[in-house]
Amino acid sequence: MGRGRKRHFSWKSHAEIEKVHEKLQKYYDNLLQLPDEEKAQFWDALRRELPNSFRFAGSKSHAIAVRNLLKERYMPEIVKIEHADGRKVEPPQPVPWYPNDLAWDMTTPKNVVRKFAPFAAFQKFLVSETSIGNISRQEVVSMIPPLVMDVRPGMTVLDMCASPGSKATQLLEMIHQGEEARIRKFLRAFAKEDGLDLGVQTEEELEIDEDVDSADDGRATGLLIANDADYKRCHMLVHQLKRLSSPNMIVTNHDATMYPSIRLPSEPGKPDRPRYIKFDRILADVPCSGDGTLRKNINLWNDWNPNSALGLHTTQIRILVRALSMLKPGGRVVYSTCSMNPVENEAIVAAAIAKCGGPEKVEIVDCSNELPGLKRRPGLKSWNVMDRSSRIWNSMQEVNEFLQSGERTNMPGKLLETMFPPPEGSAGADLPLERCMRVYAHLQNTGGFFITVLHKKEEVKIRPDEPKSASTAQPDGSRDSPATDKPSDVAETPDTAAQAPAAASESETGAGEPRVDENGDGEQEPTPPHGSKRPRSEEPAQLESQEPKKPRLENGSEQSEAKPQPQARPGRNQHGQFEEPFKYLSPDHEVLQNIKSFYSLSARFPQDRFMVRNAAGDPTKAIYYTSQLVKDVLVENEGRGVKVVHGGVKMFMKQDAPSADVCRWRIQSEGMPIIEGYVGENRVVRLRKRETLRKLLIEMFPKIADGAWEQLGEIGERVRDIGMGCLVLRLEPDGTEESFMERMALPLWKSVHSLNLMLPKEERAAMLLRIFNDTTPLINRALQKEKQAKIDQHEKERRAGENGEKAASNDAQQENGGTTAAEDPAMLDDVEDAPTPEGMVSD
Ligand SMILES: C[S@@+](CC[C@H](N)C(=O)[O-])C[C@H]1O[C@@H](n2cnc3c(N)ncnc32)[C@H](O)[C@@H]1O
Repeated sequence: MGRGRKRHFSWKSHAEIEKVHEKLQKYYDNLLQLPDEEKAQFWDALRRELPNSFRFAGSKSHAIAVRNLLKERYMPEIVKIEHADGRKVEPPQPVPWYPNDLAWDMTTPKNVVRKFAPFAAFQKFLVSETSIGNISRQEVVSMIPPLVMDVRPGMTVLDMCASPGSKATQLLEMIHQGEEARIRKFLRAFAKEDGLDLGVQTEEELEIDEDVDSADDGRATGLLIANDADYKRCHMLVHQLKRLSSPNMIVTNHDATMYPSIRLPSEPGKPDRPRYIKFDRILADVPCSGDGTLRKNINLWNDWNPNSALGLHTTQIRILVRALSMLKPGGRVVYSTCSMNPVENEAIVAAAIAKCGGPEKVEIVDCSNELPGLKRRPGLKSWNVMDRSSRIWNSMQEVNEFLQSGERTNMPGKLLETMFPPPEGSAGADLPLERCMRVYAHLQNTGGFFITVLHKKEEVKIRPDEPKSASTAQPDGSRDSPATDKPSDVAETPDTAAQAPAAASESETGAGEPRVDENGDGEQEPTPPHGSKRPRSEEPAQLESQEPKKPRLENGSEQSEAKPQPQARPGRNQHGQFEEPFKYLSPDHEVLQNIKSFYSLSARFPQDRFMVRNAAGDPTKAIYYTSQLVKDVLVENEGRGVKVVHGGVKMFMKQDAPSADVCRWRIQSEGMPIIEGYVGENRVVRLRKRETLRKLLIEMFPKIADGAWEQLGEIGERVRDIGMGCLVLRLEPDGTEESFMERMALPLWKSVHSLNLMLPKEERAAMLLRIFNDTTPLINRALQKEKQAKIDQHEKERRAGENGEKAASNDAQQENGGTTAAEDPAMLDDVEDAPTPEGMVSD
């Protein structure tokens, strides 16, 4: 932040929109049972703009390092900034209930931070770290569900409605918690034998709990399946999750109401008994009407109507029931929405528990001791339902009496018994719905959210759906049906989903546009006015029609193991997209053997988890790596209709090499953290002081030939002597330089004449800013040379024209020695995927 800049400002209030909605206010004033003095605070908060919030993402130690920058470099400047009237601006604050101060919010609006000069440095930091995934711009309330899931390393986790992926990112971080230290501890035991130098023990290594996820020599064994019904949104999800470079994650594209059972390999000697995954934890962050997001999606003040909630009710029940059926006994499902409407919240919880056999099978977990500091309100035990014409109904019985009265004006539309509180005397009447958590905008200046944690006590039987709409319901309003079905869920049979015809699907009610989050901060966008174009999210009803009809089982529910799907065009999925298959390479494959010997790769790194994405199973361009469990899932479910959109971390990329004895497979930066600890010392360069790193970051191709290596400080001699090709650059700070404390490994390519740190441009720029507080533009000398050559050529032609001479057309090209960096757009836009200039001219 430059000195002498203006540090005070004024800004305009939130967009001018009348934040009044009579029916909305009437409904919630009556329903939420807030004390009178709080009602005003509640509505005032909903009318105010939402604070800016963000979370430091990635591994804990890395996230803490980036967080410290905020605290130590940017906060001292931010606290000096003043409003025009001399008041200090409110600086960002850590969210009190989020562990390790890793989540923050600030009341200064985004556009002010973006535009007002005193925030410029902070804004640059936010943008830079967000672009590489170290900061996740996420609504504070959206961070709650993963925190109450109690995910631990080694667990299998499903996020059923995951896009754009902010919660899935949190879940994935949890699966990998402590992994780096565990691997180092494991490798340290063999360091001497393997000729590895692991340096001093880190604090994290000393804190390791031996019992946690140590089965795979310290590598994480857990699994996250992130799913979304919308194909395009699946790709947003992939983009978000890829930043964590996890080999333990796959992304699938299914309607969560009938999520397929995921097969596992049979036990040895029992090939005829297939096994299916039962998850330890499931997140059902379902599509909802989204009225908890009124502060962000201000159009909802115009568009809100009770139909959205009514229309999504059945889908929400089916998603939650499906979640409970795929859960291990003893496991947890977290159900959440950003709606305040009990029809989408407590009603769903009650209906799903009833459908799974009641509170003996599934209980609501009391979370009052979790997340101390989070202000919340208990779930509702009684509520009423607003129908499509905004009429309020207290019970299904009341609806039925109205229908039986013969009155034909002001019909309520399709209301369902499950939308109302469980009637007195029914099994669900005593459910401790107060254990559900409601977060309102005024409690701690956030959006609104609903969260419930469910614990599956024992295996459940799914009751078949009873299509009881207003027109078919029993006059007595009874909700319980005879339990005619037989046990549906054991791990050796596919899970069954509640697939009986939905009592009121979206298409029937004509309501219930699911909200979607287009802007990627984990929350949802406003619903378009009824009857307007659908949001990009697919409507579940539509999805169902795209799926082949599932065979109906005796018990009334349907088998949901996915079957091979008819495809629109050969080799393409139903969206016309080409999904390449996942083919694992044999450890004996010559390419792997070559890689192994070139990098002196330790035999302690698994050799049988490398995979390619083409039907022939040939390593042509990229080689990916996955965990064992991801491999099992991909292999076992191939051709079974499980639509996997993404899986595996890109580990090796093929590129031209400067000589025949150089391995043509370089380590890709995203695979580097996974494999670096196993690479032999012959391919390692160590760097302890930060100065040389600055040169490597700013200059794309620093020279090493003709004695230029001397400019490379402490690594100069090593890079002069080491063989060409891909190297592991180990940053091992000696602890003497502030802001250079974090261990890291980066891919470095050595060519005949130069080096190249194989990192994407954003990553380089972010490291420069983080470590050196430097915003120097990156220098690509090859590109500069090329540009200069073009200018010279142009000048020559101009002069030749002036002199009436013919210009020599290829001069500039020849001067440059053939193909140059500037000819390859990939090289300019994405350094990571680009070979070095020498690599390209195959010398
Ligand atoms: C509330 S958003 C999820 C937000 C996400 N959990 C996050 O934290 O970033 C709901 C998502 O559900 C998806 N969706 C809607 N209907 C679905 C269905 N039947 N099955 C699976 N996903 C569905 C939408 O595409 C949308 O991405």
